[in-house]
Amino acid sequence: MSNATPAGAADTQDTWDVIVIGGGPPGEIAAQYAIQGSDRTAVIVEQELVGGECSYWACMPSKALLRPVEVLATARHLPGVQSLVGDHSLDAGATLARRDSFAEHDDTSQVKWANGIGIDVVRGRGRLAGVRTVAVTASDGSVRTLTARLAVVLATGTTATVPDLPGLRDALPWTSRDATNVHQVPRRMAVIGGGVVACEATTWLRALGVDELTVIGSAPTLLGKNEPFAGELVLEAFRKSGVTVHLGARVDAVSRRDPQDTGEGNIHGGEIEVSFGGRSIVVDELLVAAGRTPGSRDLGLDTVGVDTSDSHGFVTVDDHLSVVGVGGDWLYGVGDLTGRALLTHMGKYQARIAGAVIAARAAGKPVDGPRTTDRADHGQVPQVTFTHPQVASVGPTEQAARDAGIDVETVEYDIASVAGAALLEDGYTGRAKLVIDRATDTLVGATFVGTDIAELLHSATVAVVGKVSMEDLWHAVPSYPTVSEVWLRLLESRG
Ligand SMILES: Cc1cc2nc3c(=O)[nH]c(=O)nc-3n(C[C@H](O)[C@H](O)[C@H](O)COP(=O)(O)OP(=O)(O)OC[C@H]3O[C@@H](n4cnc5c(N)ncnc54)[C@H](O)[C@@H]3O)c2cc1C
Ligand SMILES: NC(=O)c1ccc[n+]([C@@H]2O[C@H](COP(=O)([O-])OP(=O)(O)OC[C@H]3O[C@@H](n4cnc5c(N)ncnc54)[C@H](O)[C@@H]3O)[C@@H](O)[C@H]2O)c1
Repeated sequence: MSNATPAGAADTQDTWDVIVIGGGPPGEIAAQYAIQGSDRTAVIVEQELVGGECSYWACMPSKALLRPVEVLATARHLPGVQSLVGDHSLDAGATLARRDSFAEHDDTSQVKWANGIGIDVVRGRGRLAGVRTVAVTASDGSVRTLTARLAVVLATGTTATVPDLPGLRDALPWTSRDATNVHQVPRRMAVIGGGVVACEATTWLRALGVDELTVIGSAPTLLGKNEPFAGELVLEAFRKSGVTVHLGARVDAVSRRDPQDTGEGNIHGGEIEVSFGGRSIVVDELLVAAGRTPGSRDLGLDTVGVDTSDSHGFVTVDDHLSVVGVGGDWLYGVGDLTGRALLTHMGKYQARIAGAVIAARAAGKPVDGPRTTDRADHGQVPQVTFTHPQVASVGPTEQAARDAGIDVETVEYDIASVAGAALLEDGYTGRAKLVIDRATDTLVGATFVGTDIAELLHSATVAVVGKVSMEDLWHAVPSYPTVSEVWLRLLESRG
């Protein structure tokens, strides 16, 4: 940690224009956009590390772990390289070392960045204590009261949910923090969940050498928020790699011999028995990847009349990122805490808008312009799941579009038939799907599944956000021989 202003220091200021509680990427960006190009002041209140979950325990370490998995899998299917790789598995030591280099638990550079653009940092746990007022409890227990002249931004994110199942919490299971910061690779593991965290973690844990790996998901498919074929292709890949998957399964009970808090990423004690659907398995570690709990508890929301009981603890905001139900335009929410889209890039997008709204309101300007109104959270959210194959999507699935009352037409194509994909690796497996609004003849959703398709997604995002007509897409000529030629094949299949 750097020498940011310690909460409780008597000689520090207590009033800023903008106070942000939570220093993840959305909190940082909200502060930046609220003050840039002005003499306004801002402070970030952070209880742990500036940079948040994404930098140290989520996006960065997980993607650093997954990149070697992707490269090795491709090399195994690429004559000329295949023989060099042979049967070798991942070099776990080097992979973990590279992961560490991306997610060192030190926020010196982040604090330096903040201070460099005029943002102060106060260490401690922030809590609303009335209108424009934040009480900060430092690690020594001292409490300091800060006042905001203009705005308070709530950016406290989420933490891993550990369901209240018999024996589960007592077993001290791994959460995503342990999985991304894995130090000891267990021989036998079970993963509870079938969403993005479960699927990505299964991918790297298996590659790092977990010998017996069992996924237990309560939903009927993996990656249930995506098109069904995405979960099916990932399931097929898991099974091929020796992972056992049980879907539509509910864990009944967990019991662990000698649970011990041995620290993040280490095995937390003795063997664990996991009982589900009338059977039981014994593993050395258990990862819980069953969703996220918003950081709204004990945030003092009651002191300003905000009740989150109807929104599962998420803080509801409007399209200017103002907290709904709070008068005076002073309280904002960004990032995971809002429940809009639990993704770093979407949190940062919201933060750019919130910051711009705060700046506009401070200058007495209107806030109904394009940079001060959130559009993308309404059906234009892009996401890449870095499994092997990768799953990339933007906009609603066919089913979600139908549920929203859109008269949709769909078109699908086997990406393996595209020359650019066949050149990437032998035996390429992949699929693409477009969801088209018949009424406007524009693209509303797209999904690509396959090796190395992450970078393809932005083309679809631009088309969806720009409401590009399907006819105009005929004139967006993809280069030969790239995977992007799937766009042409999709258009041709549609006729
Ligand atoms: C394993 C994993 C992998 C992921 N990978 C990706 C990915 O590849 N791409 C992607 O887009 N998203 C990914 N996500 C999601 C992404 O991590 C979140 O969307 C993002 O971190 C949200 O940012 P946030 O600032 O809203 O919340 P957080 O990152 O949770 O940050 C909140 C911050 O607020 C602080 N805080 C909380 N309460 C208080 C308080 N009372 N006072 C002071 N400080 C407080 C916390 O210490 C924390 O620093 C992943 C998530 C997980 C779990
Ligand atoms: N690459 C990325 O963009 C990325 C990576 C990781 C996480 N994230 C984000 O983080 C958020 C959290 O991810 P997540 O996977 O924890 O949540 P999720 O909501 O995506 O998935 C949770 C899964 O757990 C299952 N589940 C819940 N309770 C269960 C139980 N008791 N037993 C068995 N299964 C159970 C659900 O059916 C679901 O499949 C997501 O919104 C995701 O977008 C993004």
